[in-house]
Formats: sequence, structure tokens, C-alpha cells
Amino acid sequence: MEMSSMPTTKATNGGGAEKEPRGTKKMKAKVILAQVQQEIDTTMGQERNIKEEDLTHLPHLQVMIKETFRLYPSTPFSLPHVATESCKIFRYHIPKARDPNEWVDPLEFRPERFLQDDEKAKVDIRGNDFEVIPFGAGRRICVGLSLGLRMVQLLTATLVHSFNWELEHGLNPKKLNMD
Ligand code: HEM
Repeated sequence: MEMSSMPTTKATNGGGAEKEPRGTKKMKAKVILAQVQQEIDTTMGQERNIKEEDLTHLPHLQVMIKETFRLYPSTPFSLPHVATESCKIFRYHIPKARDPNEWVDPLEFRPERFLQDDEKAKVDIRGNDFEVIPFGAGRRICVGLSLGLRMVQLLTATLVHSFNWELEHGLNPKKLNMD
């Protein structure tokens, strides 16, 4: 996600999500954040911490994480595994990462593409659909898949539940030093 750095507690932020001009990427990120926060608040309230059992009731959280894995898979940074060109291996079609023939607006962060009734609603990230394989696929698939996915979901949900997130001093995400 294009947001990180300085958290404010939800109580002190004053609900700034609606104050940005419409149509900007920053605005979109805030809307997505607000949507996930609202989903968590509606589902389990603000009085207790998120538990693993809650995760299955949070579809917006799940598609936000799916979209993050699609657009920013972590593995190419550590292992030399990324499809730079679409190709066919035996009978398997492996689409190029962020292929415009596979994805509408491939470079846009659009979690809703994975929501029910949308184009890619059925795509799963557990190695069954080759469009998004953040954990790999086949016999060398990540053995920590279930643990890793649950941890990412639980941690993200907990951070989003407790804080609003934005870059310090309105920094442009493109200028963020990721080294
Ligand atoms: C979000 C978290 C994680 C991501 C995105 C991830 C991703 C991956 C990927 C892409 C591979 C390579 C698959 C391939 O070669 O095709 C891999 C392999 C592996 N991962 Fe993970 N992983 C995560 C968490 C974990 C955790 C929590 C553990 C252990 C508790 C783990 C243990 C392993 C092991 C042992 C392999 C090598 C499997 C093999 O070569 O047979 N991973 N992971």
C-alpha cells in the first residue's frame, strides 16, 4: 500500500479521509484505508483486539492484501523469480507480472478487482492461479504459506484497526526512500 510511516490513533485523527480533493491517488489510498477500518469496526467493534477467527469475516481486508501481493510481491527482492514476459511452460500459461492483457489498469492499486462479481474475484493466491503467485506454486511452493498469509492479515488488520496511516508531512509515496 502507498501508505506507511506516521500513525495517528483513530480517535485523534479527526477522520481526515474525506478532506482531500477527489481523484488523487492519496485520496484513493485513504478511502481504501477507511473502508477496511469501517469493515473491521462494523464486524468486531473497537473494544477488543482482532483474533484469527475474525479474518474470514473481513473481505475488504483480504482483497487489499491480495492486491498488495499482486502489485508488490515481496519475493523478487529475495529470490530471482519473476515472469518478465508471458510464456507457456508445458500446458501452463504464465502471464507476465502486471500484464495489461490480464489486468484492467494493471499498475493501479484496485483491491476491488478481487471482490465478488468482479473480473478476478475467483483468483486465489495460494498457487492455484498463475496470475498471482506471491508464495510460488507447485512442489516448491512456500511451506510457510498459511502461517505467512495469516500473519500478514492479522498484523495489517491490527495496525489498521488501531491507527490511521499516512506519510509524514504529506510526502509523495514515489519519493519515499525504500533502501
Ligand atoms: C508473506 C510471507 C511469505 C511469502 C510472500 C513467502 C514467499 C515464498 C516464495 C515465493 C517461495 C519460493 C517458492 C518457489 O520456489 O516457487 C518461498 C519458499 C519458502 N518459504 Fe516462504 N514466504 C512467506 C513466509 C514464509 C514463512 C512464514 C515460512 C516459514 C515458517 C516460509 C518458509 C519457506 C520455505 C522453507 C521455502 C522453501 C520451500 C522449498 O523450496 O521447498 N515462508 N516462500
